Amino acid sequence: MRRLHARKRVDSKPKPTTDPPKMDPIKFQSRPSSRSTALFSRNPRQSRPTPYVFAISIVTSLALLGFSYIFLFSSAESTKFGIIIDGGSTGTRIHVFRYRVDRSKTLVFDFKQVSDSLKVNPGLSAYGEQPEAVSDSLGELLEFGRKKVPKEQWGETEIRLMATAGLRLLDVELQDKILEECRKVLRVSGFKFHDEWASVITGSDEGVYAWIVANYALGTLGGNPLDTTGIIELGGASAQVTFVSSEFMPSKFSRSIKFGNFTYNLYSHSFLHFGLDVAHESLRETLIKRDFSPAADSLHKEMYIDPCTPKGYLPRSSNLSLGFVAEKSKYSSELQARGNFSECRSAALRLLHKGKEKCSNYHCYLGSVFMPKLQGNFLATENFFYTSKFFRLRQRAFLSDLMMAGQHFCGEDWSKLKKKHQSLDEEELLRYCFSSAYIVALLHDSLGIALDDERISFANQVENIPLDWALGAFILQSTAKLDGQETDWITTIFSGESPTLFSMVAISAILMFVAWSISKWRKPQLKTVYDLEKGRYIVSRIGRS
Ligand SMILES: Nc1ncnc2c1ncn2[C@@H]1O[C@H](COP(=O)(O)OP(=O)(O)OP(=O)(O)O)[C@@H](O)[C@H]1O
Repeated sequence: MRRLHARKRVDSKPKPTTDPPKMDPIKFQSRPSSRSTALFSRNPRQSRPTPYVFAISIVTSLALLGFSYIFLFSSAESTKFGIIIDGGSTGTRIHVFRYRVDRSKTLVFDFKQVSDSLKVNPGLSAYGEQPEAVSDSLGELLEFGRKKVPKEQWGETEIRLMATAGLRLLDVELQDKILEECRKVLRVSGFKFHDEWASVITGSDEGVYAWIVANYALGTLGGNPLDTTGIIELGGASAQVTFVSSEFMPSKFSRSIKFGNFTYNLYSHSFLHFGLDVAHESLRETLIKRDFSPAADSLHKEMYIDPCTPKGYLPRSSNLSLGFVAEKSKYSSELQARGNFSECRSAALRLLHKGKEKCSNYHCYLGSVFMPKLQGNFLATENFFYTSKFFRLRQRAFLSDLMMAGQHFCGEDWSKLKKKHQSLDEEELLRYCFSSAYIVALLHDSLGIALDDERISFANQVENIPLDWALGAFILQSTAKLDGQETDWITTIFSGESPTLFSMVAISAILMFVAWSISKWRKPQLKTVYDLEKGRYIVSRIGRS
């Protein structure tokens, strides 16, 4: 187009007549040419380099575009890291997640590195009297994290600390003191951290995160809510129940989560004090207080029968690893171990139903807390899983299998059990009579799951994905961040995390402009004169001044 137009301009110059005007032959009419295009047709030899330069510029631009495209996409798919520190009741655990975001904006995790988590004991709640000492335990975890993440990625790797039941049990002032000490350490960790990223999360959040990771692992997240699987976690200090329910729920128990095209209406509640370790400790305390000692008919009036500890166990002062239990365990000489599964189950049931009389307006399965009827399949994790593993049960074992195994264990002599399970430490072995009875009391006697029901699976991972709420929290945060980027195109372009068509076009335009400027700069400055003697135009190069 431009060339045609240009030619027209040149051609429109006054044509020399056959009788040139009588003029001094050495006087030229000079016309500096700023429109180089006008000269291409006049002097092909001089005009040739410019199209070459232009072509080379385009090819170079395209090559650069290609390289930047590959670079941006490869950086988007390169391995990234995220860190969550789980401040649990029994200990503090760091999780280093390695992942990449694929082109469809899906998080793809790499779980081959099983050593990407580390736990230190005791839990944060143990530092109530000396909050500054928290830095030692966090320091060890951070050292681990720094080894797992390449140094050049520390600054972009987000680190969050989420504390659970252990800290929830402390008063708010003490929680704040401990959290502030944690923040001091995290601020100088080298990782990306904001103060609000260290917090005590609610039990309901914990349950929702666990539900997310379970359904992510099962491939049901983003699908029909009715196909999702509920989750029941039995932690050390609390137990969480989370599942999709179509029943009406008071807002306090109802959570709504959106993934893909679906919104999931979840019931989620954390039953504080119902975790295995705290429940076990409460049981011992209650036995001593004679709240419901099955030894009422005991001949030893000064002794209290403990039906949840196998006979032959010698009572001694033991120090549980739970941080919030400051004093020594109440397992004292006042208790007499006399393992009996049925009695232990009854004692556990009384704990689980404590306060049930306050539950008037709705149905309560556990304590005095509302819960809709269980719906769908469930994964039972943490202590449910560890107990089933200890008794070598199948993943889809019936509760009746656990009942039989528990009856046998509780009734066994302690010395025989110790001999059989030499690799376990005594404190751990001691919990399995109680845990088997507590689980049957919780799932069957309280939640109404039949002894031969197949809806429950005991698990702590699905395929190679650990069912850890911390991973669920990470998935939720990362997904929300990715969704945010979809609308925030400025962030998208400059973060390089998600190259879009727009960023490609923008880069392309910049490269083309640079190429065009270079070609223009290199273009010769020409002048055209009319040679009166020769009777034609002559084009010649003039130097840059
Ligand atoms: N390998 C294991 N074998 C047996 N029990 C275990 C094992 N690992 C953890 N547990 C028990 O599972 C429970 C939950 O463990 P986890 O490490 O998640 O505790 P936590 O996060 O401190 O507890 P909470 O969720 O109540 O704060 C605890 O009671 C702990 O003793």
